[in-house]
Order: sequence, then C-alpha cells, then structure tokens
Amino acid sequence: MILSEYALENHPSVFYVPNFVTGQEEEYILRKINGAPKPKWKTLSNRRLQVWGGDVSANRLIPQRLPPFLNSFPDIIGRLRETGAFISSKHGEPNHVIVNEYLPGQGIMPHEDGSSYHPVVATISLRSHTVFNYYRYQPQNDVLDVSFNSDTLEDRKRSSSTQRGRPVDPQPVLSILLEPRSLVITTGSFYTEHLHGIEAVSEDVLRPADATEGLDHDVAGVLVANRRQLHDAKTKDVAMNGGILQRETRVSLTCRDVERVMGFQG
Ligand SMILES: O=C(O)CCC(=O)C(=O)O
Ligand SMILES: [Fe+2]
Repeated sequence: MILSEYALENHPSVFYVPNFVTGQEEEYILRKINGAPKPKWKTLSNRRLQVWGGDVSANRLIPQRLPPFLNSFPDIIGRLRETGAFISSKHGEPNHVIVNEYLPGQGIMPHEDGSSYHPVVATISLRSHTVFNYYRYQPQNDVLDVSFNSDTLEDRKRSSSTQRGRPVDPQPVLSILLEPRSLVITTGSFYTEHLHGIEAVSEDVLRPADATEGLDHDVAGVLVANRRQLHDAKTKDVAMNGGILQRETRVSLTCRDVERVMGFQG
C-alpha cells in the first residue's frame, strides 16, 4: 500500500483509506468489543470507551498486552505498521488503542491528543459514518467564547486537552467524512497545531460541492474534503450533490504510539 496515494487533496498530511477492514473483520471486531467484560467500558457524558494496551499516566504507558482482535486476527496493528505512517515513531506501530462508541447524537468536543503520543493518529471507523472536523485556535488577538465545548470536566481530563483558555475558532478548517471500515491517518500540523472533534448530531447535512464555487454562502451544510475519495456510491453522491446522512451507532479505534513505556506488567 502506498500511503501517499491516499492523501487528501490540498492536505498532504491527512490520509483517507476506504475499506481498510473488510465487512467480516468489522463484524468480528465489533463482536469482540461487545463481548468484553462490562467493567472494561468507561462511560462518559457523551459516549463510552474501552482502553486497550494499558493506561497512560504522566506521559508514560503502563503496558498491557493487546488482544488478538487487534494484533492477530485481524492484524490491525501490523496493517497499520505496513502503511509506513508510524515509521518515525519509537515502536514503528501503535501500542495503544482507544475504542469509542458514539450513539447517534453523540460526539466529542474539539481537543488535542497531546504529547503522550507520537504525533500520528490512525482512526478506524466501524458500523456508521461520521463527519470528523479539524479546528484551529483563534489568532491570539481575537476574542471569542470557548463555551461551545460541551463535554464534562471528566471528559476533558481523559486524553483530551485544549490549551487552557485559548479560544477555538468554531468554524472547522477541514471536515472529512469517515465511512464505515475506513481508516484516517492524521499527521503533521493537523496533529500538532489543530484540534479535532465530532459534532454531537444525529444526522449530517452535506452541501453540494458546486454551491461553494459561487457566492452562495446561504447554502447549509458541510463540504467534506475527501468527497472524491469516498467508496460507497450513495455516500459519495450525497457528498458531491448535497443531502443528509443519518448516523447509526459508530465504534472507532483510535490507534497511537505512546513512546515512553514503563516495565511490562504482563
Ligand atoms: O472517535 C474518533 O474518531 C475520535 C476519537 C478521539 O479523538 C480520541 O479518542 O482522542
Ligand atoms: Fe482525539
């Protein structure tokens, strides 16, 4: 696989790969996630999650073995290594995976993933599409309310952080549509200088691609930057010509490399 072939038009440090896992693999992984012991789930205000690979504390991983559904069948970790995206990270592949589950209407506030991780993140989407947004901080002199961040403090303390008090521009700089079974890889300034998040909505309104070329600012909806790279014909049609996509329950795998690892705990 040649990763550069999957770079977004105009944004060469973000890669979108449709069908990174097959439908059968998707079903298998979802069965394993749903079969995990109940205490494995952590419930937050606006989604629930599982952490695999160990806990991160003070920028270090207290490692635990990854389960076979991530590194054996299917070998997600090996496949991510082969993309080459993690070539300059310490372990050459992710050692940490967060499973997030979002019901329709749930999302994640704009945040940065922070310095515990090598600045590359690979995210696999299962079952439902979503629209994933990148945001920038306001230029220093602008003043704007930050209160559109609606998650709880607990949520904010987890892996997410925004630079305290720095106002965020609520208008995304980039939006991409993540299809079920796809992979998105974020590197470069989109990791180090931007925030990312998912709006807490139950449907996504997409605007026709040609509407932005005129001066038609009144057309509602988002224009997704990867519209020409989408796999599913119906989804692509909506992304090109406008329309509404209903969200289902989405499960995502956020895969990263924690470079500092403490002694193995088994
Ligand atoms: O679910 C996603 O795609 C994003 C999750 C995320 O940003 C995180 O866990 O840090
Ligand atoms: Fe994140």
